[in-house]
Amino acid sequence: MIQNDTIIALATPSGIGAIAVIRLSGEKAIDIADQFFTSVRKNKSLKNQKSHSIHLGYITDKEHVIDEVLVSIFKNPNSYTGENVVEISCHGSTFIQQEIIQLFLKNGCRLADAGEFTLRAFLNGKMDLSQAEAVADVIASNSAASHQMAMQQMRGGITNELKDLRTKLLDFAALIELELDFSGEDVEFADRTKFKELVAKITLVLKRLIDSFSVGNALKNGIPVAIIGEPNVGKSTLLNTLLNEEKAIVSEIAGTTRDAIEDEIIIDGVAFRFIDTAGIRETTDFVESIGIKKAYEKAENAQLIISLINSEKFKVQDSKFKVEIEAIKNRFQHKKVLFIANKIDTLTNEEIALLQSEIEGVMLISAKNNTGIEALKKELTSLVNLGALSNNETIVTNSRHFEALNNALQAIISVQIGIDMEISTDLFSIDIRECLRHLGTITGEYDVDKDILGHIFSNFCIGK
Ligand SMILES: Nc1nc2c(c(=O)[nH]1)N(C=O)[C@@H](CNc1ccc(C(=O)N[C@@H](CCC(=O)O)C(=O)O)cc1)CN2
Ligand SMILES: Nc1nc2c(ncn2[C@@H]2O[C@H](COP(=O)(O)OP(=O)(O)OP(=O)(O)O)[C@@H](O)[C@H]2O)c(=O)[nH]1
Ligand SMILES: [Mg+2]
Repeated sequence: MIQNDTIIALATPSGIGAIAVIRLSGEKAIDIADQFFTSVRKNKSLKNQKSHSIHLGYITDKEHVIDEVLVSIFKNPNSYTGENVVEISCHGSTFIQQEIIQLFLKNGCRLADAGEFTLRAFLNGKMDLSQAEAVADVIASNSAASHQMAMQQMRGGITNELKDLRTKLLDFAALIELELDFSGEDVEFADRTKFKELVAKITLVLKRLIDSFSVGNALKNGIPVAIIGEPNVGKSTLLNTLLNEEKAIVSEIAGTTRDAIEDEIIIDGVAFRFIDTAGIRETTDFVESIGIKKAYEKAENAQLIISLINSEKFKVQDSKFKVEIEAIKNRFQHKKVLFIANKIDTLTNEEIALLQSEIEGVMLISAKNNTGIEALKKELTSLVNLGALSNNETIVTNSRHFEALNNALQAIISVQIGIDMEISTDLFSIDIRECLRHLGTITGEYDVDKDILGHIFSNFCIGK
């Protein structure tokens, strides 16, 4: 499926660099490049060079030398896109980059769309759709965790996981459909016991992959951690200390933070997104009350909650604290809530001991003095379930894959029900086909209409 137009784009970031790489792909890529390339070796043309070879020379436009460059040649089908590919490494001046690109645009190339090189790699069978999608994730990865998951997927993660099971299911589908041709003769080509085993195995694998999505999605986008508490407990101070940046306004005035403020940091290879919220209290201020409502929403949507307690106000006799802690526990029953006492620098050792005995498992920090912050970070990473990650299991991070897996699971469950109820074969053979079709959408073997492809690749950067 070689496209006949030749596309060009800058592969390196736009701007000045030591070297910039301009990439061409298409049937005529080598021919076009050759017209404007003069080798340092006499009479050397790019056309009859070996694939994966590099050549030093000049890019010239009618006697005018634009730059001294290195040109790499990749020959169809042995290239990233599977087409003829030329990479020009020029000096990284934006002027030179533009001159070279313009020269080729005037001479038979067209500017590549976002993701078009990778789209071509997919269309030419160099990778399946889920691997092509992972290329964008690899480029976007900003933590060890998101990088590991993206690399896993780019190297065929889900596809490999399901390949064997899909082939077996396909074999059964064929046998079962063959039985339909002999209906009335009561033959069974497909061994029912083995078939049941396969269906159970597929169900298990699909469930595991589906379950991995909540972790995968959080690790990819940063695990949301909401910081909540009454006004003035030091929520914004804690955010700033964690980020190591004066991101949020801090003041001794209660009710300083109105809108939620968030940013991401990487702790131990995992991205966490901390969300500072408005202090929670009874208020008649309209804007503040909106902020408080938002604080609850943020906590509701977060994966972890840091509930800050003001040590300054702590009086052991005061049962208010315990009531508040119970209220928060009740409100967020299904969330992991960390109760953390801030401003411990204002307490005596005796008061600290009392605080610890009164509030079970409380962590102690001073956001202002950076005390207890390392322990807090450790606690946060320990709360994230990294089991799948450390076992190098496939983790689903892409919502399109997640949806396809869910659909496949529904179909295989129907197959299971069909077998158990001994319904007629023709009915569950439809469900088998459904399951195969949904799995096929992940790799792009089925249902890859232009709209879906356009949507997927438009999220890429130009030049990829
Ligand atoms: N300069 C450069 N660096 C790059 C890329 C690129 O396209 N150009 N890549 C782009 O993302 C990544 C590397 N991926 C690549 C994958 C396949 C082939 C390739 O030429 N494949 C051939 C030949 C393999 C072989 O040597 O046998 C093939 O698959 O047939 C090149 C790059 C990252 N670094
Ligand atoms: N002594 C002490 N003071 C602190 C500590 N952390 C914060 N503060 C002070 O407490 C006051 C309130 O801090 P903020 O971070 O603005 O509190 P907040 O929870 O964001 O308050 P609102 O935005 O109003 O809800 C400021 O004067 C901070 O300097 C701490 O660990 N020790
Ligand atoms: Mg604040």
